[in-house]
Amino acid sequence: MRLHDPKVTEVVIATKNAGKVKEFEALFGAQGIVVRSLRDYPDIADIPEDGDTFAANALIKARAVAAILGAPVIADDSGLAVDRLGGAPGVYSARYAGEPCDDTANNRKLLEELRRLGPASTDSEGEAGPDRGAAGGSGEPVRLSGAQFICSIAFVDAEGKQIALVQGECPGEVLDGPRGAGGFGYDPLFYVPQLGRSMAELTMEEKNAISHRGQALRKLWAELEEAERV
Ligand SMILES: O=c1nc[nH]c2c1ncn2[C@H]1C[C@H](O)[C@@H](COP(=O)(O)OP(=O)(O)OP(=O)(O)O)O1
Ligand SMILES: [Mg+2]
Repeated sequence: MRLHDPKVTEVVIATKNAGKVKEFEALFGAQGIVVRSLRDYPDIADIPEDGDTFAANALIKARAVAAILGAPVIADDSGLAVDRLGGAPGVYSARYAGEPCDDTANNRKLLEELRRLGPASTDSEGEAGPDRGAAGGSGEPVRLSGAQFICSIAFVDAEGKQIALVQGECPGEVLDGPRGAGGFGYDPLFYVPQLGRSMAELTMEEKNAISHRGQALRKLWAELEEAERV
C-alpha cells in the first residue's frame, strides 16, 4: 500500500489510545484519509509491548495487527524521557505507575520522583535563562527537569514486512503541576518553552505542528513519497 496513492482512503493504526487516534485523525484527515484503530476492533487482545525501544515496540504492534487483519498497518509507540530521571519513564511511560495504565497516576508518580530529587536549580545544565522559573518568583512556571517526548512510527505491509520506521522528538520541560485540559497522557505536565504553554494548553493543530507524533508522521510521509519516486 502506498499512502500517497489516491486510491488509499483508509489506514489502520494499531492503537487503543483515544488521544493518539484523535491526533492521527486530524493529521490524516487533512489528506482525506480515514483512520481506523483498534477501537474499531475491540476483539483484538492487548499486544505485549516487551521491546527495549520505542522502535521495537512500534514494530511489534504493527506486525501483530497486520497478522490478524491481513492488511498493512501503522503503529505508534511513544513516551516521555526525563533528563533528571536518566531517560525514565521511557518505554515504560504507559505503565509507569503500574497496570492498569492510568494517566493521572502516571503524572502523580512523575511529580513524586522528581520532587524526591530536590530542586532543579541545583542540577542546572548551565542554561538558567530569564524565564527559568523559581518557586515563589515572578509567576513563571516552575520546571523540574528537561525532558523530551519521543514517538516511533512503524509501517508494515500485510505480511509484516517493514516498509518504514521513523522517529520524532519534541523537547520541553516537566512542570511542577498540571496546566491545561487538552491532549492526553503527560501533556498537562509538559511545558513547551518556545510557546510558553503546556502541551495540554495547545490546540490540536498547534500540538500536531510541533509534537513528536506530528514530526514522526511527516517523516513517514516524506519517506513514502521519496520511495514512490524511485
Ligand atoms: O503526545 C503525548 N502526550 C502526552 N503523553 C504521551 C504522548 N505520547 C505518548 N504519551 C505517553 C502516554 C502513555 O503513557 C505513553 C505511550 O505509551 P504507548 O504504549 O505508546 O501507548 P498506549 O499504551 O497509550 O496506547 P497503544 O499502545 O495502544 O498505542 O506515553
Ligand atoms: Mg501501549
